Amino acid sequence: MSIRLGTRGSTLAVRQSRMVADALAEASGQDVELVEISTAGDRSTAPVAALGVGVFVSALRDALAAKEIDLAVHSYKDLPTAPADGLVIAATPLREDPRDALVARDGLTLAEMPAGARIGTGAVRRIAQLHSLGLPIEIVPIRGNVDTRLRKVASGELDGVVVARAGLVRLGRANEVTEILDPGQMLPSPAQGVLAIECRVDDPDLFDALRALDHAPTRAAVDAERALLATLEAGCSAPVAGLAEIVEHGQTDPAGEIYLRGAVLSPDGRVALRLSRTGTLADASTVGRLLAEELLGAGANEVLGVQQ
Ligand SMILES: NCc1[nH]cc(CCC(=O)O)c1CC(=O)O
Repeated sequence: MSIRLGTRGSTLAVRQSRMVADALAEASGQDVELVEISTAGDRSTAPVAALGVGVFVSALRDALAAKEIDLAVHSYKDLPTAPADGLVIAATPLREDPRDALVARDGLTLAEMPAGARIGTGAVRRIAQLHSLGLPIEIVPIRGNVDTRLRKVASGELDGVVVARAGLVRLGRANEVTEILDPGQMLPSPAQGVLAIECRVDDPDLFDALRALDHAPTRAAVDAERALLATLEAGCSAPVAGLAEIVEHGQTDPAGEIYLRGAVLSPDGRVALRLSRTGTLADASTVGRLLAEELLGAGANEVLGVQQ
């Protein structure tokens, strides 16, 4: 019997899932079939902030718990910080480029945008950071699959869109990027560019097979970024950003260094707290928690507008 891999139906999700399916078939010697699961996030056209964290995820997790599928592939940044009962992230493969990118008409960069240029993005984190750059642009809230967003530039409805570069790379469309945004200006979402491969805790054979797809430095980076997010008690719908970079590591070097940057912004981008911290790879989640505590000490809750 073949292994059933659950995926969302978007072009990007199917592309990512097929990559994992091929790698798993290679590692396990078994057949792997894709099973498309439609999620509430795919069916709705409401802003993601209104739908809540995890809308893209719960249908896949329900199917996994019900044993309709054996594993699910998620974009890690779309996962809520709370772990799911009976499920485990068995592997985080090598991270794709974590940075955000601009896809604009006529090869333009953000700095070259004329006054009144319309830049589309859906994430509150990107909206806040775009505002904080103080450019004379109009920020247009959009949503939809990556293909849908890019079409708004091609059609002339927008002058540009800001999206994750990782998605474009996986879709084979990285050549459409007109500017890779520097993390010093546009810090990405925690876990951006990372895939989470999830299976049931009661499926140890599959878990063991999936471990072969895990990339330890990627997992350490995610642990740091997600600990930052969890300690701030912020979901993917808050203007919180985090990026961990691994400095001089070997595949299994526990002495590697981790450099974590974090940012917390007011939704209008007028206030931005940016701090960083280094630590050892083995203490990745501690680095994330400590950076979050520093941000909280500097007033993160007030900046986010959290009620005291
Ligand atoms: N929230 C949507 C989402 N979730 C994952 C990706 C692709 C990049 C990734 O794997 O992190 C995207 C699109 C985007 O942010 O542009």
